[in-house]
This record gives sequence, structure tokens and C-alpha cells, in this order.
Amino acid sequence: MVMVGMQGRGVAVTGAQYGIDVLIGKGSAQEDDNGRLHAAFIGGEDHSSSVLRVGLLGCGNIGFLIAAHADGFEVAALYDQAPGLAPELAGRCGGTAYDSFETFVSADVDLVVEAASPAAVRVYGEAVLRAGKDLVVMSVGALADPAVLGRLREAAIASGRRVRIPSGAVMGLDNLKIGRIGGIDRLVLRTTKNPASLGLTVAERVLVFKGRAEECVRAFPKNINVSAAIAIAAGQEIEVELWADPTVDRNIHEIFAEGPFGDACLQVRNVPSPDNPATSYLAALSVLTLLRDLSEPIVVGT
Ligand SMILES: NC(=O)C1=CN([C@@H]2O[C@H](COP(=O)(O)OP(=O)(O)OC[C@H]3O[C@@H](n4cnc5c(N)ncnc54)[C@H](OP(=O)(O)O)[C@@H]3O)[C@@H](O)[C@H]2O)C=CC1
Ligand SMILES: O=C([O-])CC(=O)C(=O)O
Repeated sequence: MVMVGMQGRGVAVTGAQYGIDVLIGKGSAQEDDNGRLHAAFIGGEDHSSSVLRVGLLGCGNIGFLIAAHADGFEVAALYDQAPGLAPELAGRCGGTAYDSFETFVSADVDLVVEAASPAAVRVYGEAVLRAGKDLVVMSVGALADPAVLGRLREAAIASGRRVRIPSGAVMGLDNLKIGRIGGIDRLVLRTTKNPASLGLTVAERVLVFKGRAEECVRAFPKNINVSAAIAIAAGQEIEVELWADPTVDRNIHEIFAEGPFGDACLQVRNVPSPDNPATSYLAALSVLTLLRDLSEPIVVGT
């Protein structure tokens, strides 16, 4: 990874598992040559008691970027099933690493960001809410299962907390919520990824799945969270097509919507995260935006 502006006071090291070049301390560099945020840590000072305290459940690609760009919030607790990851990241961002979910969920945080896996949402989601913390879900695919969504809804109501789903890899997800008011007659997601991201080898563009979001998520749990996010946003079932195309180097999501509002055709051509090509870099930016917005006096978007 290329870094620019390394004139900061920090020391460049390479993240053990994720190959992230990390500038420890208050580095001035925040963007690489492509204009992307890199994992130069910018937080670590002047945390008043009113600052939102965040727990990170999952310290991989997205977790690293959240911790590295904690501005307007503080990463106070970290947990990951991969040994060593949470302590490594905690050492850089100043939070406390926990070696079990049970101790992590008891930590003094306002909100937990799940950036781990659909399984983590299924197994830990309710416990986070019942421990009195809000829950931000990245692995939205887990919520394609109505039983899981229902359990989280009940836990959120019972504990007076909220589950937040970032727009993630879909630009414009928020306005699809109009589907819950006026209805959307036709809602289609067509996703195209490089076969390597899908764990496939194909010689030419091929349709690998067509059907309902829940089934697509079950077949490709690391790749199509967006389908569940769209279905939940719009409050209705959607048609999903997943294509593998060896000629693309972007994660492409096309959304076609028609309804009483008119019609829309949206295409996002997302740059893959350098440390996890299946995950679009936009998804990490999206959850960072959500976290920063929580303490903003004026919030844009529906
Ligand atoms: N909503 C959206 O639009 C998008 C959502 N995503 C989703 O966000 C999530 C995070 O993505 P990303 O950071 O790129 O993924 P990474 O694989 O880079 O990091 C996830 C980390 O969480 C750990 N983990 C997985 N399951 C558990 C668990 N049950 N308990 C504790 N730790 C766990 C993983 O460990 P290990 O390596 O051992 O599994 C890994 O270290 C993924 O589920 C991804 O599919 C991604 C893109 C878009
Ligand atoms: O990041 C993306 O482009 C989409 C993705 O992986 C997902 O929906 O899980």
C-alpha cells in the first residue's frame, strides 16, 4: 500500500494480518495516492466523558478503518475471534482488547459495531442489545432471515436500544425507505463482482445466482449483504442477480426501482478494499459516516 505525507511523528508499521501500513500516533497523512483513507490513526486524545464510546466486534478490514479514523467517537473496547487482532488494534487506537465476547459485551460502551460476520450477528446481536448497547450491523445478510430480524427487533424494544444498519456498499440506500410508505412495484439488485471475491473461477461473465435475497445471502454470505439491506430498507422482497465477471475489478451494484414515486436506475462501481476485495471501500466509509453523524447537530439523509 502506498502512503503519502508520512511527515507525521508516527512510525510506519505493517498490520500483521491485513497488510495495512499503519502510522502509529498522530500522523498527518490520511489519504493514499488514490485519495482513499488509509489506516493512519488520528484519534487518541482529548476524549471527554461525552464522547460516544464504541465497541468493535470484528477487527478486520472495516474494524481497522473505523479504529484508524475514530473522530467524533472513541473506540473503547475491541473483540475478534482471530487471535491477536483485537490486542494489535487496541495497542494502536488506545482501547481495551477483550479475549471473550462475554467480557467485551460488559465493557463501558454506548454502542457496538458488528464488522465480523453474519454468524456474529446471529450469535451475539441480542446479547449486545440486552446489555444496554445500541448495535450497528454491517453483516446485514444475517437479517435476511426473518427469525433473526424479529429476535433483534424484540431485543431492541425490550432494552430500549436501537439497531442501526449503515447504507454500506449501496449509495442511496436511505431513499429506498420510501418503499415502506408508498410501495415500490419493482425492485431489482444486480451485483457483479470479480469471481475471486466470490471464491469462484470462471472464464467469462456468468450469472451465479438469481432469486430472493435470503437465498443469495445463504449461498454467498460474505458478498451480498447489500441485498438484505435493500430489502429491509424498502420493507419488501427484492429480486437479486449475482454475476461473476473476470473482466471487472470493481464491486458493481445496479439497482432498478419502479413505483408511485417514479423510477430509478442506480449504478455504483465500488473500489474493493485493499485488505478484503469482497468488501467495498465505500462500506467502511459508510459506517464511519454513521458513527460521526451520531454526534452531529444536523444530519443529512432520510
Ligand atoms: N453492509 C454492507 O454493505 C457490507 C457488509 N460487509 C460485511 O461486513 C463484515 C466485515 O467486513 P470486513 O471487515 O471486510 O471483513 P474481514 O473478514 O476483513 O474482518 C472480519 C473480522 O471479524 C472476525 N469475525 C468473524 N466472525 C466473528 C465472530 N463470530 N466473533 C468474533 N469475530 C469474528 C473475523 O475473524 P476470522 O478471520 O477468523 O473469520 C475477522 O477478523 C463482513 O461480514 C462483510 O460481509 C462488507 C461489505 C459491505
Ligand atoms: O462491499 C460490497 O460491495 C458488497 C458486499 O460485499 C456485500 O454486500 O456483502
